[in-house]
Amino acid sequence: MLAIDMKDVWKTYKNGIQALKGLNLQVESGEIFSLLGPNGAGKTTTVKVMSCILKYDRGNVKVLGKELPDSCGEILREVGIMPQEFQGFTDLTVRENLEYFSKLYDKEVNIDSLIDTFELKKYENKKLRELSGGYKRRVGLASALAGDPKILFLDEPTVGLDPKARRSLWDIIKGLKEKGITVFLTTHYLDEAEKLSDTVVVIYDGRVVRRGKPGEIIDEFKKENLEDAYLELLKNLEGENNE
Ligand SMILES: Nc1ncnc2c1ncn2[C@@H]1O[C@H](COP(=O)(O)OP(=O)(O)OP(=O)(O)O)[C@@H](O)[C@H]1O
Repeated sequence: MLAIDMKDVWKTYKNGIQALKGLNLQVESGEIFSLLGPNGAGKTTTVKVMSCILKYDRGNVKVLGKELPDSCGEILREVGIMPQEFQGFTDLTVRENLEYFSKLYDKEVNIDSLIDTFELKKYENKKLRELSGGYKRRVGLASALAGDPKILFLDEPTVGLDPKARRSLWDIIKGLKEKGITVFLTTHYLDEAEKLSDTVVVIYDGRVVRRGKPGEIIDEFKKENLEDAYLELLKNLEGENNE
């Protein structure tokens, strides 16, 4: 079953910039999916459209089988979003933040189990502003899960984390997949996309230019890793654009 199905989606901002130009994108339920592309390719716009934050002009978007924007009310209860700059409520404790987010969704979520999963026990009564960046990220991810979502959107989840914190967040993300949650990542870290993703899509100038398993894209460009394959793909596209 498809968790997300976008067909021929177009979006032009008020300033005239065409951010999406007939985007087609399918995400299978229960997979870890990474959306890649250079700055300005349209990744954030895509995520905003599929998470009901932004209206699109043309095309068709279905999330969990329901058409947007008509089903946005319903869909918003089924998705969790961790924005790049998660702040939370800095004067509330970790536990209070999680309680607040779970109440927002009006779902019965076991806060203790979230605190355990994210190894936050030591910090549960500390105010968010007292935490390091890495632990704030953990709270961000835990907050996005406080509504027991079927789909989780993670925008650059590991920016600024030390290598150990990154790895531990990767393990948490893999654990979410095992629980059946569809994880949609945007990242500029190609090693992260390579290690975590079942499917990778590259967008460029508002359109999908590659889709596949990380290994398939690496093989296509006869490279050792996804980053080298991705850079080769971009080089080819930039060459085509300059012709
Ligand atoms: N609110 C906005 N108003 C006008 N133009 C916008 C707006 N948001 C994005 N754009 C433009 O739309 C295009 C796509 O932007 P978007 O933020 O979706 O790209 P991105 O792939 O997420 O980039 P990055 O990797 O830098 O975050 C860019 O040309 C950007 O300047």
